[in-house]
Amino acid sequence: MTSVAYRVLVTDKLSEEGLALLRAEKDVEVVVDSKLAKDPKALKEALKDADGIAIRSGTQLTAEVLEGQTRLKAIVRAGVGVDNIDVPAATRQGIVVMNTPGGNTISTAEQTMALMLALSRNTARADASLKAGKWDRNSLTGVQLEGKTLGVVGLGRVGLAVAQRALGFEMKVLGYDPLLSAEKAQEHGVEFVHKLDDLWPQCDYITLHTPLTPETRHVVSAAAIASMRPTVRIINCARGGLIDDAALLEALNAGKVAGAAIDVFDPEPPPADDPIIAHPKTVVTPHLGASTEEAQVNVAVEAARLLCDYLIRGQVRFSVNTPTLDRAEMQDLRGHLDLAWRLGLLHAQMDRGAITKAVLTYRGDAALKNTKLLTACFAAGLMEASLAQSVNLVNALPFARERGLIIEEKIVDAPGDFGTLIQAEVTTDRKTYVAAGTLFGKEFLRLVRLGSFQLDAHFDGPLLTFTHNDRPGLIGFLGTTLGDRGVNIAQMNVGRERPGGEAIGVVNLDGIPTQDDLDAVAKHPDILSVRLIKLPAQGELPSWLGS
Ligand SMILES: NC(=O)C1=CN([C@@H]2O[C@H](COP(=O)(O)OP(=O)(O)OC[C@H]3O[C@@H](n4cnc5c(N)ncnc54)[C@H](O)[C@@H]3O)[C@@H](O)[C@H]2O)C=CC1
Ligand SMILES: O=C(O)CCC(=O)C(=O)O
Repeated sequence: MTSVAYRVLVTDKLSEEGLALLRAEKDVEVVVDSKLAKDPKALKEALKDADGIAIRSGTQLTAEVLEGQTRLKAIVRAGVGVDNIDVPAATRQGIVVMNTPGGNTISTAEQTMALMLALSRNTARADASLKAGKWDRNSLTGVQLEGKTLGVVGLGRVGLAVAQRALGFEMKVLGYDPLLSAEKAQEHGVEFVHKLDDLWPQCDYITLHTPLTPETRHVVSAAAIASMRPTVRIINCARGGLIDDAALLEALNAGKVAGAAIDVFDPEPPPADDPIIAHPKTVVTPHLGASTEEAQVNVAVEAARLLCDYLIRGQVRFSVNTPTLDRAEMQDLRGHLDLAWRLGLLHAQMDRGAITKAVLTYRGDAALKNTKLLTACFAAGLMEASLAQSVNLVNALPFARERGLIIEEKIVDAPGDFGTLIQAEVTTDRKTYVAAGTLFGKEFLRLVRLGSFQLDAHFDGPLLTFTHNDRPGLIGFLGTTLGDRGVNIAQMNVGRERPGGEAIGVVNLDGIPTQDDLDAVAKHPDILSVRLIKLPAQGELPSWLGS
């Protein structure tokens, strides 16, 4: 049986083009099982053997399902909304959550326009009436869009695409979004309204395009509806939960809202006897905003690329819980990420108490990089041996914060003695210790400072560090002692404050010495302390940074 490196689960309907991309990766095994979307227990079990999962809105990745998933590395949502994923729970587990914004924007905007027109021209009722054998033209008279005012709540991708189309219908478009300036809105032909309370009374149509958040839940409330025109028509192609359904129902019955077109429900699927669905003044569709051939190919292809890029190459794009790390940036940052991670690994192995604070100073070229990513790498290295679960770029900084570990960054633009330098000063309840490293070329790492000593030591493999009094013959003793015990020295570097004073030696070894070997070295009266620091071989990065 052949074994593949990564197993990817697909539990919602994904277009063949996306599946084909996944299957084309020789290191990826694809398991398509839509039954899992309906069975949280089986889903949890299946995820234990999965490295990634691709979903749409049908699969609920709750905290319970995600708990204890040590193999799972990436979740990709083929679509925009991630409200079916417990993102904080994924973050705690170090799982990258990505989505595919943009791929279904136009389809959703077109569905919004289709529903707006269907509401205005009684299309669904007319269709049902004619199919029922009636020729009823009088009771199905509609209204025009031209000249009417549309209020767009949420001027993101879909909201602005709807605004653009509504302008094409010669509507007046008002809009509100806390993250858009009035000037920007104006550039899109949208008259910006500074608060929603001012938007409601002015509109003939209101369309919702925000995510569902604690703030936006029931944004269309009983009070909001009370301030709207009784002729208002409301369209929701964003998320069920944005409208207070009970208030909407009451207003539809009381003639205080002329109609509503609803594509999204809370929960989904909604109960069969949902009165909003049955209501004669509503037009409803089963979450079809993104259901076009074009959108589904777009989001599935993008989802497949995102998953493979992360699992195989360590590149992060469109993540909702970790910074972007694209191919070019990854290549550019690789050496610095490696350096930061190793400084973390080194500090974790120093003789220390409980860590309370770390200050990372980035100087020269390092100061120009994405230092947040470098700091996250350092934190992952610092904590990875102590935590029961894996730490990576996603969860390292949240974990550090959770544990009260303060991590600060200092950016020093002025170049020092090195073209690039990362210095990590770690404070524990016992002492503060400094280590610093640099890069020669793109990948050759050097440890250039340990404590108060300047060095030029290779920063890979097993390192034996020993503080000592700078006396003649000591290096010879070390070489002979280790040599007699079959431990080969690859490189050796000594840093000292002054001749004859206290010094530090860093020895790169080809193999890992035993405790007996270390004890034999420590016997020399001028050797003050001996420590073994285990670092990965040169160029060996953690799996979460890709191969
Ligand atoms: N029916 C369907 O099949 C689809 C539904 N959607 C949903 O549509 C929504 C919008 O999607 P995109 O435009 O791609 O997202 P987006 O992220 O580009 O835009 C969302 C906008 O909502 C704004 N917003 C957040 N809180 C707000 C508030 N309290 N009031 C007003 N605006 C607020 C944000 O600032 C942002 O500009 C999402 O919920 C998404 O899940 C998206 C695609 C398909
Ligand atoms: O996957 C789908 O069809 C739903 C799309 C959606 O709601 C979204 O992208 O937020």
